[in-house]
Amino acid sequence: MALSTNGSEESELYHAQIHLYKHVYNFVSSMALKSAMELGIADAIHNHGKPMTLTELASSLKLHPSKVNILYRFLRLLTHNGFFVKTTVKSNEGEKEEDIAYSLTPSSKLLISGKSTCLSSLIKGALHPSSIDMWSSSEKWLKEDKEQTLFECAKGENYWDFLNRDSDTLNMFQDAMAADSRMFKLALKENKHVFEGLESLVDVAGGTGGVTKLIHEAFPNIKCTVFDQPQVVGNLTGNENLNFVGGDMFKSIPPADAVLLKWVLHDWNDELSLQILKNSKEAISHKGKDGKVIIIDISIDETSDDHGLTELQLEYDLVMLTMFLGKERTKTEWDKLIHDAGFSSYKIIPISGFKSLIEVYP
Ligand SMILES: C[S@@+](CC[C@H](N)C(=O)[O-])C[C@H]1O[C@@H](n2cnc3c(N)ncnc32)[C@H](O)[C@@H]1O
Ligand SMILES: O=C1c2ccc(O)cc2O[C@@H](O)[C@@H]1c1ccc(O)cc1
Repeated sequence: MALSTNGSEESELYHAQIHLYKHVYNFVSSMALKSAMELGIADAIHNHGKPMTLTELASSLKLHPSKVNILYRFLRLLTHNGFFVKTTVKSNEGEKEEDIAYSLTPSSKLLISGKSTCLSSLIKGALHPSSIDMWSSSEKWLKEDKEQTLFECAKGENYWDFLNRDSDTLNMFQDAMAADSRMFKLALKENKHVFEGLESLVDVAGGTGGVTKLIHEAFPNIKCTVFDQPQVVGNLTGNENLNFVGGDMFKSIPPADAVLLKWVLHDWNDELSLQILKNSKEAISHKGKDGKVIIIDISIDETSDDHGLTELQLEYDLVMLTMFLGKERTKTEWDKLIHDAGFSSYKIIPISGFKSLIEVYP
């Protein structure tokens, strides 16, 4: 390579190297976050009630004294990544000496256990070895002529069967979904009009009812049904207006004024999503033009200038592809799917940063 006089070629090369290395080592940031969650760093700082020094934190976490400096190195990366902030505190009352102390940021507050906004179970499930290990089979998967997920290629069974094999794995998944659903509270407050006037609603593939419980709280008069696989809802009990029903959404869906599909259609390819939407249309058919389907999922806007947000949406797309042969859809893909299912119109309302609420009308 010729040497340039202004160094721009070298500069481009070094930038390219940094860009590439950054993507190679992104997993370290994910794993450091997982370690912070497992150690309970956010809980320790939260319970302390004020910024916490490294020594206080190490002692509260019951780390071996030889690991204090290692904790510092984790905190340094996590602080750089926006999970903690460093402040200074007086070492001793009345003395001049100062110590570094750590406090929480809005992102690490999402790791405080017991709070309705705690997302620790999502980190636990999404970064579980079962979701990560499969990636070592990606070359084999891409070169073989078999219509199966990367997960199945790596593990020999599909993800739904894997989930249903033991209750710990199923609970881990359902806990993660319920945690994500609790975050819907704010979006519900801002979009009350979507649910006003409904007499009944069925939350299809609604898991353990995370979203429905919020809707039931805000609209106690709506007759809510959480519809999911019998092994998910079989042991759950509700009340007069909150009901759990087991069944198969590919066969039929209980009738209601509105069908809710949160984080469901992205698990399935277009053919199976079309089947779910057609069954949803049938479930609201008794309401004529007054029924509706409410979809909560990602709608990718490839023209968005929010690079980080689009990156997250495209990452989710690959997770859905590799685990379920599902997909995150662009606005154009939603338009086609909704019209192919026989609906006449729809409205996309962006909610919670990276997801959208799509109101679909017959
Ligand atoms: C990604 S989770 C979404 C759960 C919930 N909607 C939420 O957002 O928290 C997908 C759900 O689909 C359910 N599911 C899968 N196949 C189903 C079927 N054939 N009929 C009904 N539910 C099904 C799973 O049990 C799981 O709870
Ligand atoms: O975040 C996860 C997710 C979200 C929505 C969905 O429909 C499926 C999902 O599966 C994974 O992509 C990921 C997850 C995997 C396992 C687990 O226990 C929790 C989350």
